[in-house]
Amino acid sequence: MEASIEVSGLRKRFGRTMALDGMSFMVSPGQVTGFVGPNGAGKSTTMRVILGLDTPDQGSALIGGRPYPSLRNPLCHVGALLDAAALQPSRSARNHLLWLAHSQGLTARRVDEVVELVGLESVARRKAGGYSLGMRQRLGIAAALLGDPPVLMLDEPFNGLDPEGIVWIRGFLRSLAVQGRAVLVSSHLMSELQDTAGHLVVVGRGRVVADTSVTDLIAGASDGRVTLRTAARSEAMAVLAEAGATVAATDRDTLTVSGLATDRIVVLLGANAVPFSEVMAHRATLEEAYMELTRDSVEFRATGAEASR
Ligand SMILES: Nc1ncnc2c1ncn2[C@@H]1O[C@H](COP(=O)(O)OP(=O)(O)OP(=O)(O)O)[C@@H](O)[C@H]1O
Repeated sequence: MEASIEVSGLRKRFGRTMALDGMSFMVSPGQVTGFVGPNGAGKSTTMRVILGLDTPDQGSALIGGRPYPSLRNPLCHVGALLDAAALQPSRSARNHLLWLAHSQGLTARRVDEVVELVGLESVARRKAGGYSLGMRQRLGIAAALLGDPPVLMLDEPFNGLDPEGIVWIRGFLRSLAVQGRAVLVSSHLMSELQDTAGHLVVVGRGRVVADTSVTDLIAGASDGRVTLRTAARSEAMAVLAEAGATVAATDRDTLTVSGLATDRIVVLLGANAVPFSEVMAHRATLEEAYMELTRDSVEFRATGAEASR
């Protein structure tokens, strides 16, 4: 089966709230796709529609080219973690997984495999009600992996995790994608997806604001700015401005330079005997790139409102 999710023109209204307003995107295999947007942007509703838990007013959602309700043994096509708290507290992790596995014709051996994959061996026979949030997230991921599905979908898997848990999930998600799966991960914090997502679908108000590779997004936001550390701030400013750069002082010994490449800056400072300790091309963080994106969409909305008056 093809490892993909295809969402086309989803619309969904809850009373007066337009939760989805033309949501469309593709999730491809071999990378983690981050599904990012502020609270209420429509991420969970989209995931629920993909899994057949909500019916859209319009549009379609396909897993490997087929709608969820038409899948036989769905756990073998798509694994999902929607709510890590949704488990029977009196049941052990192993029993919870055995019950799920039996419902889909999967073996107890597979249960032990996924327990090991997520690192829950030592607590698998303890009641899940006593699990920490991190252990519940691991159990939810184990359940999602039971059928060894080509498509995975996780709603806010970083929520409430400690730094160690976040690092673990990041690495684990990357390894699942490298195996050729399509992995969709929602988050409302861009920083959580740093070093994990290769592609991003950014949403706001029920529709897609940006659909881009992380590399392109960061390159676009990095803007060719260079950070220069020097004890001779005024001399450096004079030399670089003379060469056509725009220079701003950001700290007592730090300048931000635009309009000149790093190697050119090094040559100019050397030729004019201006001492410096560091020259570094600025690489925007995912968070900065996201802020840049959001700012653009806010400006766009403001212009639209003006224009419609
Ligand atoms: N069952 C429901 N009944 C009424 N309104 C709903 C329902 N489900 C979602 N909504 C509304 O639809 C909008 C989208 O919600 P959704 O949970 O999909 O957003 P989200 O991007 O997942 O947000 P968050 O980051 O907070 O989880 C919100 O305004 C929400 O209040």
